[in-house]
Amino acid sequence: MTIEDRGEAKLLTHALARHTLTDLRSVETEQVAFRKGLVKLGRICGYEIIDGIMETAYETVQTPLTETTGERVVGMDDVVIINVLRAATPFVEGLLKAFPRARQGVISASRDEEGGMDEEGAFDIEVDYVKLPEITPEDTVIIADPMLATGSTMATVLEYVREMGDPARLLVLSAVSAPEGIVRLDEQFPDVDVLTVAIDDHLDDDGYIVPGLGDAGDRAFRTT
Ligand SMILES: O=P(O)(O)OC[C@H]1O[C@H](OP(=O)(O)OP(=O)(O)O)[C@H](O)[C@@H]1O
Ligand SMILES: O=c1cc[nH]c(=O)[nH]1
Ligand SMILES: [Mg+2]
Repeated sequence: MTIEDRGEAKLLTHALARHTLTDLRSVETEQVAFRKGLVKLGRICGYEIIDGIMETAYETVQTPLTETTGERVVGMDDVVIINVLRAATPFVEGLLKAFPRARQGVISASRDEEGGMDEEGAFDIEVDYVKLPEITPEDTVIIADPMLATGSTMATVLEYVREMGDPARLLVLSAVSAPEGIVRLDEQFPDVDVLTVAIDDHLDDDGYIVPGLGDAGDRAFRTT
């Protein structure tokens, strides 16, 4: 298993995840490679969640030659993936390769960057569109967003997701997290598991993660 417990967050430490994140961090990585990198990272993270978080059960299987014992992942049909528009879109595309039958939710939530951070280090969050499935007690819910910076976006998204039901597991999945965002979620949602490939150093005065990878949405969608 390549998930390491870091207290308020769990690190996905697969070597290929770290390798792919390094490509994403590089300023040399242009739009297409950046988008493909997010898809690849989503797929690796999905496999890591299956390997490190989900359970398996033995079952009897008949091969062409004989009966033997096989093993299956439990709960693959009870997975909900939530796409936080817009930067999560390629990340979710990768996750869906690991969870092809996931039910999906979409929420458009973005930071009011012109307003800046308040004295508590939070942004106002604009929510424009919400379409979330009902959540059942069997579900594993994965809220995907490549960046967890101040945690303002994810805290807002979690309020909406909570209204849809109480799942077996509620996971926040990011590629890069800042300590500030991890602490905010731990204080407000102590029962939520934060999974991330990297915990970076700090936020700059504009709320960007340092060293980070820049603005994930802008790099994936070629906007400024
Ligand atoms: O933890 P926070 O401080 O809230 O920052 C993280 C959010 O910022 C980015 O989205 P952004 O608001 O830039 O929207 P975009 O995906 O449309 O670019 C990112 O994808 C997160 O949703
Ligand atoms: O560093 C950051 C912070 C928020 N959103 C991003 O895309 N990057
Ligand atoms: Mg953005």
